[in-house]
Amino acid sequence: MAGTKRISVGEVAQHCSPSNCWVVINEHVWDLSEFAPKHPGGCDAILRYAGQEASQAYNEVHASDLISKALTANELVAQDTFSEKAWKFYSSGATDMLSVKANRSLYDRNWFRPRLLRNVRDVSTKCTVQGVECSLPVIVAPVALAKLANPIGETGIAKAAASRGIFHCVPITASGPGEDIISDVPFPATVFFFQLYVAKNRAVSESLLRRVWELGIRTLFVTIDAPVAGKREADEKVKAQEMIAMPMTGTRSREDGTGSGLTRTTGSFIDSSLCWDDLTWLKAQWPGKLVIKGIQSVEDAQIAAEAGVSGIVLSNHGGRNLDTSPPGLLTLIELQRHLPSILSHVEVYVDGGVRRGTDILKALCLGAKAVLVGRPFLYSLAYGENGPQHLIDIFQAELEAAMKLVGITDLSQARPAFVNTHDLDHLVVKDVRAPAAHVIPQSKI
Ligand code: HEM
Ligand SMILES: Cc1cc2nc3c(=O)[nH]c(=O)nc-3n(C[C@H](O)[C@H](O)[C@H](O)COP(=O)(O)O)c2cc1C
Repeated sequence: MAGTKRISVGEVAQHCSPSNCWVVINEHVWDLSEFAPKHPGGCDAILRYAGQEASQAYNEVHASDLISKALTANELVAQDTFSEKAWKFYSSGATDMLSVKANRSLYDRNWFRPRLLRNVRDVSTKCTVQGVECSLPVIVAPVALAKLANPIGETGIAKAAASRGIFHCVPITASGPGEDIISDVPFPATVFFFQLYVAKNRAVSESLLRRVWELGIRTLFVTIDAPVAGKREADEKVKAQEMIAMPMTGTRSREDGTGSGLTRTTGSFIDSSLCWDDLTWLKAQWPGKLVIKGIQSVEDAQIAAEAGVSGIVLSNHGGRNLDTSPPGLLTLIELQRHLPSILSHVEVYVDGGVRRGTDILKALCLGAKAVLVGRPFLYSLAYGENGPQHLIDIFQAELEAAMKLVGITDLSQARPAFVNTHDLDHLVVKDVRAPAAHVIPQSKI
């Protein structure tokens, strides 16, 4: 555990409503606001203890470790172990958090259409991402400053991902230099991707890309959905106890008159003038594979595909930038409706709110090649070195079970016909301006 923070009874008592529901179970504080409506034993069984001690009610019907097993990393044990600043930085989203909530809830509105009696005794979750085999279609999303959760930070996640055979996308915003993160990991650098924000000073980005290439990393994710940092109120309101640095961006946190938002104060290096024309420059700097992260419309997906990128990530940045920007899942359904052919031309990944094996399977059935998972990996660090591994194991077990229950034994069998998206179909735009057929646009869209 990354140190335990003590929370007073009085503080717990203030979180006593359905939307803000903390309970104490066996001496740990849990924020069950999101879980209560999904509780198999009914929402009321939990809400009646909101803001209170609930150990007796819980222990009478549940094994003591059920809650940590069921909510490990998917939920909030992190909250009583992380510093308040870390917690607010990780969990916050833009303004009213509507995109954060929608990222989760849209998965819950798709229903499977299982096909049965299909001999599902042996199942494989293996697949390829950018031509390299992995054990699970889950990529660790680039998430900043993992050392705020635990001193093992990004290295802890990297080791777990590599040992379990999944990819880790190391962010430019990591708490240590890329060299430190991957040098301790006894696996080839090809299991890593690197995520770049293009800097105002292009020479700085060029030199960083050379370093990344020398490390042996061959796939670059360029994030395009953050020309400016989102307004994350929870993060802004909490002062950092100490100065926080990002070695690869060269920026540091600071208190200013507006608040102490970590992304805002450390993100000042990002070039907000970046545009599609700059892909030519980017490709000249990076001889490897290029993936664009942050696509939110079929039009931009097509522009990226025509520009010859190797992959796109449908993402609203975990709901952290533009509130009411579309969940990646909705953009995926938009692609299915308006440009399904793109799914066989570039690898399409999806992120935002993926928390269960069933979520992964739904995304794959709808055409995604893999999903990215962000916050759960940060939260899993509350359990130390074993946390990220355990999280991957849970995803593995849940995906295998979901595949068997839906009636497939290999991910290549995942098809749209296994998912009923009817409840979301009306949310997809009806008409899109037909993107140019073959031309790479030369101007900003
Ligand atoms: C505040 C107290 C409680 C907490 C925190 C809690 C938490 C949980 C958790 C974490 C799960 C597992 C969910 C999963 O696997 O996804 C669960 C399942 C369940 N809970 Fe509760 N629970 C509480 C009280 C109760 C009470 C009082 C009842 C019944 C009177 C109840 C009935 C059930 C049932 C039937 C299930 C599904 C079967 C099972 O896994 O045992 N729970 N609960
Ligand atoms: C604390 C935090 C920091 C993040 N930092 C970055 C980053 O530096 N670069 C980036 O491209 N995305 C960043 N993201 C977005 C993630 O890559 C990913 O899109 C998002 O977390 C997926 O949603 P999820 O957290 O619901 O899984 C960050 C997300 C979080 C939660």
